[in-house]
Amino acid sequence: MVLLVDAGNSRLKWSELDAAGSLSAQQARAYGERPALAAFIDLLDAYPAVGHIILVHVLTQLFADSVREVCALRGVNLRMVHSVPQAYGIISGYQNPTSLGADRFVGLVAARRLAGDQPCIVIDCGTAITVDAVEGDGRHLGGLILPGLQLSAEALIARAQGRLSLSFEQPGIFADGTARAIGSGCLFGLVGAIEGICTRMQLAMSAPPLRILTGGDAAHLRSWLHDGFLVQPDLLMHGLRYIAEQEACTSC
Ligand SMILES: Nc1ncnc2c1ncn2[C@@H]1O[C@H](COP(=O)(O)OP(=O)(O)OP(=O)(O)O)[C@@H](O)[C@H]1O
Ligand SMILES: CC(C)(CO)[C@@H](O)C(=O)NCCC(=O)O
Ligand SMILES: [K+]
Repeated sequence: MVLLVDAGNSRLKWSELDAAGSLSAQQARAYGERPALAAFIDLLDAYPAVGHIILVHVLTQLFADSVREVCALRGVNLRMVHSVPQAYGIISGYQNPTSLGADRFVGLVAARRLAGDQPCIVIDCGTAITVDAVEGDGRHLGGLILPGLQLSAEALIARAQGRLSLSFEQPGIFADGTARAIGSGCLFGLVGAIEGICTRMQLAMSAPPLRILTGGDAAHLRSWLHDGFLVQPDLLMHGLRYIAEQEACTSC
């Protein structure tokens, strides 16, 4: 069995890929106060029979080195996915392609598979929100990075030295208290930002793009966005599956 794993800044996500190429439902675990490596080791403990792991991460070199070490000790074959100038149908739009987040690269790979020849905008609503445009021929035009929903609100509260509070309950444009004013302000701010960025990107694209939302806050943000956004919570798992298939390791 192959495990597909995405280690972000806040959460570990994973799916099982069986020999027939089917994906199990994506699961997620927040790191909380623990290091990301502890969550990864818990995952290995939960799947003692796993032979192969395809991993995309946005964490440190130390995390990557430690993951390599634990996988080697347990006899798990590890494939770490990196951003490259061109692969799996994507041509990076970055001047320095290896500096593009590997999660963004995998999201673009998956979006290309989903959209056929249609251009796409991938909006990954995680700790950060990333918005990336890709043409139907696989040319990544580039993209933007914003602080995510939770992080924007937490950063404000932290800077206010604990005087402020936060609530995402019952968002409203005329909030009647501090906690809802901050939660709703960050929410509607990001909804407007996503719509505005997409509108600007679309003007510079060859055809109307498929707009795909993913990440931990995708469903929440979708409920306030205009129509025309497709939520695909496990988009990266589909990208990792395609990469696994291309490297023919589903049966190993
Ligand atoms: N149960 C949960 N625990 C923690 N965060 C959650 C949960 N459910 C939704 N979220 C939201 O999901 C966000 C994290 O999403 P996601 O897992 O996609 O990010 P990530 O991959 O860790 O981050 P990034 O890719 O930006 O490094 C959090 O900021 C939070 O707002
Ligand atoms: C922006 C994040 C944190 C989103 O997960 C990640 O893709 C990352 O660390 N990227 C590296 C910087 C870049 O993509 O330009
Ligand atoms: K992510």
